[in-house]
Amino acid sequence: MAARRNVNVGVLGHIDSGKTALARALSTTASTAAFDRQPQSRERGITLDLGFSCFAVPLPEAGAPELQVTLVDCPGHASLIRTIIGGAQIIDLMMLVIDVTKGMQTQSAECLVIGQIACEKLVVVLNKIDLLPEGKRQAAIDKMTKKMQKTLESTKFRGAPVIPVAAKPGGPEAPETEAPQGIPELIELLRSQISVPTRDPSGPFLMSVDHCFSIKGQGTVMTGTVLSGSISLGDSVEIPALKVVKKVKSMQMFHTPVTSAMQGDRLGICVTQFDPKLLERGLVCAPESLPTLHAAIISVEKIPYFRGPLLTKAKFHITLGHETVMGRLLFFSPEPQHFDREPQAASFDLAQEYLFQERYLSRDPATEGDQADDRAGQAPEGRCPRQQWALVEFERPVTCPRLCLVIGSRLDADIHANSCRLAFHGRLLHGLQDKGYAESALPALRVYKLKHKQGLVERAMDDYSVIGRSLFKKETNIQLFVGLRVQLSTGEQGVIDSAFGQSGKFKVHVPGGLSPEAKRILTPVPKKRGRGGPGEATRQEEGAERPEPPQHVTLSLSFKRYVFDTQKRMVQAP
Ligand SMILES: Nc1nc2c(ncn2[C@@H]2O[C@H](COP(=O)(O)OP(=O)(O)OP(=O)(O)O)[C@@H](O)[C@H]2O)c(=O)[nH]1
Ligand SMILES: [Mg+2]
Repeated sequence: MAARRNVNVGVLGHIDSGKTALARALSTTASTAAFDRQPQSRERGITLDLGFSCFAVPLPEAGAPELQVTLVDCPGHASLIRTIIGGAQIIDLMMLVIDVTKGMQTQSAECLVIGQIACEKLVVVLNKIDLLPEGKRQAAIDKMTKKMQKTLESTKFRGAPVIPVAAKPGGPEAPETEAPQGIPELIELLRSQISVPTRDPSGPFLMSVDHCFSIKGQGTVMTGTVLSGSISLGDSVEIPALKVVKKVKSMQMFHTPVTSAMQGDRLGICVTQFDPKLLERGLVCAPESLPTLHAAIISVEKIPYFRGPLLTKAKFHITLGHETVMGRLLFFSPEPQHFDREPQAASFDLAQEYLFQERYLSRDPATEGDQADDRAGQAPEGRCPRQQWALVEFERPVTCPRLCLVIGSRLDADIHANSCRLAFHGRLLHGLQDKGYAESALPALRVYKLKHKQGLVERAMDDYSVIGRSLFKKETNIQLFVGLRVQLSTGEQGVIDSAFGQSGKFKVHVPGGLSPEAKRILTPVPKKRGRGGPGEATRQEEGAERPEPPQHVTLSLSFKRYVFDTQKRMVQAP
């Protein structure tokens, strides 16, 4: 096996903060200066693709294998989100590059959000310190360091190190001989912060490919990072996006031929008779291990910095694995009695019933501006469930691993507007592979809307039945409601028995019989207009003192309607 272990360090930050300059400075410094102990392992950072470069450092422990650090230099603009989520599972540490003269900017905040979702460790790099006036440099660095520490306070990276550098002092015009500042210190810091995560060779092979090219006389090489499982020479791999299966002819790690590789390794796989132009980025996997989905059930957690609500029927950019597609959402929550139930991170229970939501229920409605008031009436007063989900329907089918990270965003939002484009994150819990999922699979998803209807009792037919009205529209098929319970305002329970006439009226059977109170209200009293002397008038005034008896008996009906029920049945609510 290779004598090196690989870790991936994401280089993220706002546009122009100096990410690429930093990646370059790190690779060069590491391969020429302090750690230049094994000449054969000192190749300059092999640039695998625009955003990938790497360098090797010895691990602190004596006799340990060398550590290969692969820098994933992310673009600062919209496509950042796709790139970084693609590599999210393999980024072991994130470097957040901040232009020290500017501080936190819109995309620095977005990067911080992605970092919290996708990785465990963070180092904040304050770049361009050469731009600070010399006399005030240290004071300005200290001030910005404090500011950054304060920003991190409310994140999972609380207490993460902040380090000042100048990746390219003097900027683009400066001569190449101008040495970067603070880079050896940064390498030392990275070395102390990086711990090689335990890698697991089990499970189906999955690799994220970031580069694909042909080598004359050899075949087509796909380079990338192994996300899960392991692979050996001669194994078959599938390129699911193209539905192509190929045999692995040869493999290389760090320019050295290998016969096997596993999770976390950076790897080049050579196959034959495959046009490299067909694949730029994407996934390669064990044959038939990745499903292609038309829709999915995902867990949802709103990103607090996202302004505005998450509404059912809204469309978002959905990034899963390596793909970004448009998806339409439908939110749902547990039933109100289960709002406090322990969240399930890695499974979805189709046996449960769920409550439809017009919008994701936010803990902090303040972030939703004016629209906070018209919250869907489905949540019990002010309570928020501990977990929520969404059904996502994709505009085109996507291929992605089970349980993969899902990020919802508004990538078309103005990048220059000072707002976070990332809206929510979650995990893919249940994929729907059938194109006809609306008929085949969705009816099994029991998401319901709770409906309440109010009507009136028009009159009593006898002691055990009444005629109701104003509950249904004239054109409603009352047959669908037959058998549902209604509650009378006088306390009795009734059951809808049949339609009555053509005008939306209906007959209700009251099994326990009408109460005397109901009978009194429903029995028509012949109206007697005051026709007399002063004595009569006095009695009427006395009557006015007594509380008015209710004039109506109302009827209320509560039922569930399952959103995905093709027959639109109504089911009694408890
Ligand atoms: N003065 C000074 N300029 C720097 C430093 N680092 C980078 N720059 C300049 O800042 C500009 C942006 O640097 P890049 O490395 O391309 O920035 P980036 O973050 O990769 O930019 P995007 O990939 O477009 O988001 C370039 O003109 C660099 O020369 C620095 O330490 N000091
Ligand atoms: Mg760049």
